[in-house]
Amino acid sequence: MFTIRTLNNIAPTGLGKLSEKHFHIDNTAENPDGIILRSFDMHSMPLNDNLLAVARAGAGTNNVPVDQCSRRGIPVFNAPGGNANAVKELVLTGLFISSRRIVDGSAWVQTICESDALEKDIEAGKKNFTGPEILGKTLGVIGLGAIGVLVANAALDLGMDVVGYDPYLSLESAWHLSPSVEKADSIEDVVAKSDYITLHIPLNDKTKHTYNETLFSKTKRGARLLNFARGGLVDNDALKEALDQGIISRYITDFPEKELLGNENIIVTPHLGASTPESEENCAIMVAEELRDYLYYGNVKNSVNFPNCTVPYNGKPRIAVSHRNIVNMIGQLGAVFTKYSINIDKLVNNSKGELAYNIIVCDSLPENEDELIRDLYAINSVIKVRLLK
Ligand SMILES: NC(=O)c1ccc[n+]([C@@H]2O[C@H](COP(=O)([O-])OP(=O)(O)OC[C@H]3O[C@@H](n4cnc5c(N)ncnc54)[C@H](O)[C@@H]3O)[C@@H](O)[C@H]2O)c1
Ligand SMILES: O=C(O)[C@H](O)COP(=O)(O)O
Repeated sequence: MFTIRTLNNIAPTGLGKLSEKHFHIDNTAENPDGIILRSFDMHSMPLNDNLLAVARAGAGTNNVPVDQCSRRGIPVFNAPGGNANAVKELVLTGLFISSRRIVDGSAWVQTICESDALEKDIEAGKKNFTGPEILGKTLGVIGLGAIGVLVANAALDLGMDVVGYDPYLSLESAWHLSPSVEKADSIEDVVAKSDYITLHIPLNDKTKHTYNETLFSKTKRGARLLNFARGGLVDNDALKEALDQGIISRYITDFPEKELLGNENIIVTPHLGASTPESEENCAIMVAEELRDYLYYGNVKNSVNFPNCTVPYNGKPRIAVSHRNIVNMIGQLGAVFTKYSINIDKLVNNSKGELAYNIIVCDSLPENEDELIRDLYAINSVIKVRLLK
């Protein structure tokens, strides 16, 4: 029986993938084997010693202490693409409300609704809410992953020119991206030619304040900036200066911060990107299945810190070992299996960055299993060993 702690509301269809026979779901468990969360900030929370895995029912994992998890041999799973359509639809909404003054206009109508001359007042006042069409304008897309690709392709369908930038473009994205998207060589190139700019990159140490004073100084005058990725990607002081100078005409963000409120050229939504029943279910189902497959079989799919590694279950016991990605680890692991006369049925070893992960399927196990596990742990650079039978 595995105990799973939930740190946010997780769609019941997802949790339903974790059968009651094998999983106990508890939102107060002190020593869970697995954690499922959405945006809960885990950074200030201690990780219990027996924790095996963390599953983020969404895309961004900046709320999870991923480095600490890696050091402890804990995979962090997420749901790549699970909420991408929901975000794309909100970004398109953002594109329109950044252009046409729909939000201010409808708020104004409410203020004059008691007027006796409503129709006359509306016709006189509507000139204050004019805004340009997006047809034929240029959209710059920074980050062409699951969301960026959908946004770029949809904007082409709406008659925009699209220029994209992603120095780490994946094969998957390249397959789906329309060839009509112009590929920029630099972020500066994108912001210099775009009337609308949308951010779709993760927040991490390298991307914090990507949009800073220097980048604003290179931005096309009057551009509209959309941020449905993370607040920390934009330096708010530099943004406010850019708004004052007219470099940015409107900023639309899904990440409310006090200093952004009360400015008529900033529209803030309450982190609604993934808040659709469809994406909440998609993400919950994806991560529940990933977690289940890891806890049962050691298989890894869609982890941000562990390599993909899947060996179909064939009824034989298996040992999962994570270790630092350095030379001669397979040799040392093999020597331990030889010592216990274990015939290896299958061994898969994959690596990601500084971490490597193995699933070793065994024909049989020795009687002194605990000693075998101790010997595996005794190999320098081994991080975690799990016996699954
Ligand atoms: N508003 C919301 O509710 C909401 C919902 C989902 C995701 N998000 C945010 O959007 C981000 C992107 O989501 P996704 O599903 O597209 O993720 P993704 O991993 O599929 O795509 C991210 C892309 O950014 C690229 N990238 C990384 N660093 C870059 C840089 N410096 N310059 C240009 N490109 C860079 C990567 O190569 C990748 O292609 C998430 O990390 C998350 O923070 C927000
Ligand atoms: O990174 C994500 O997936 C989004 O920011 C969605 O966050 P949420 O699951 O808390 O809505």
